[in-house]
Amino acid sequence: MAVTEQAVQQALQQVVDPNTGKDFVSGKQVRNLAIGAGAQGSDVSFDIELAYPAKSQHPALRAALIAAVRRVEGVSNVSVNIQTKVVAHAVQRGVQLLPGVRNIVAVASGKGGVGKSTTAANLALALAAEGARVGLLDADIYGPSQTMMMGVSGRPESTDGKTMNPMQNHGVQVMSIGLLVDPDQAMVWRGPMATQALEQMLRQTNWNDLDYLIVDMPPGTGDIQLTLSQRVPVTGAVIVTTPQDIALLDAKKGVSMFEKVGVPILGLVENMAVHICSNCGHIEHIFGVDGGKRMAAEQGMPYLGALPLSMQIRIQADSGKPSVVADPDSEVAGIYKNVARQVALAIAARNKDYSAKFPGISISKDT
Ligand SMILES: Nc1ncnc2c1ncn2[C@@H]1O[C@H](COP(=O)(O)OP(=O)(O)OP(=O)(O)O)[C@@H](O)[C@H]1O
Repeated sequence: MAVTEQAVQQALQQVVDPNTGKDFVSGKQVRNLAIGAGAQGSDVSFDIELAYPAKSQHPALRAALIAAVRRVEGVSNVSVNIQTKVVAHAVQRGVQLLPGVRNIVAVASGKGGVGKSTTAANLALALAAEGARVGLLDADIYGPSQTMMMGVSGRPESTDGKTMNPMQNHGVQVMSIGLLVDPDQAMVWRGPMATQALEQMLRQTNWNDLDYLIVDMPPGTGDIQLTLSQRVPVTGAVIVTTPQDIALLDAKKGVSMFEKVGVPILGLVENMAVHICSNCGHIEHIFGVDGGKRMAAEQGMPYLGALPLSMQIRIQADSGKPSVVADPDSEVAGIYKNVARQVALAIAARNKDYSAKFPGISISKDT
């Protein structure tokens, strides 16, 4: 009996994407389905297009898809090609996307020193490890630390005298205010000067074909942060907090700042949630219990995960190899990867950006 396309589609409909809970046929993710005569029956080949990076899940996914299609009578060989295509999603009204950047994720915190930069670096690296094209912009003028965390130094090159090429390490394109000015000089910038410098850095960097640009925002919710969240085309924001009341209060201010300018919150990361003694393994809730989880629930936003207060996280970040690259199979790296997956899925679920599809309107003066 000849194998029909319909039979294959029906078989594929039984395979549910564990990340989205939907099957690939209803999601219109099956492409280039071909059925040909093989040596012992029909050979089937097709592509699956994911909207988020998931390299580590490809083997299990491929096995499930092949097993499902093999159950169709008459099928012999099955070959599957899994690809990811991240598209641009909608940003604030009236703000234009950046060339070479499909989605910008702002990583923000109300309070300083809560681990925003460490989270931003590990998030960028986790997305890159899953196969995405990723950039990291260090916009933290008060304490640019991405040069150290990502292990980059020197001056960015410019071939045309107008734009700069980002640095690259661990597979991520990096630009930091720390590469351009003496950090002590940046600290004293007043509002308008700081926002101008940050916007220039964002727009004059030759970002090369990025699925995601992670922006490590300056801590706080003042004028600089507000202006940036209005002008930078942001797909969504990730809020980092520690569980103590004061940090949570500031994190709430961060949430309302983004909501005010129409940037969706992708979720909350709770950092330094518990301390695990490196000698005896005793667990202590130094900054309180479940503060972040409660806040996420109260504000109706996703809780992306909790990182422990861990000496390894600090040592690895400070040595230019954040946990996701220093120890990719560790529990901590697993938590960061899980955060990254949820961020990518939340972005994939958002409305696409169609602005590029509309023709430009030009108004000419009739003489
Ligand atoms: N979970 C953690 N466990 C232990 N140390 C951590 C953890 N997260 C961050 N750190 C350390 O805490 C310090 C501050 O972290 P980080 O620079 O990421 O914070 P930040 O919120 O970006 O600060 P800033 O307000 O200066 O931008 C760093 O030395 C970092 O290595």
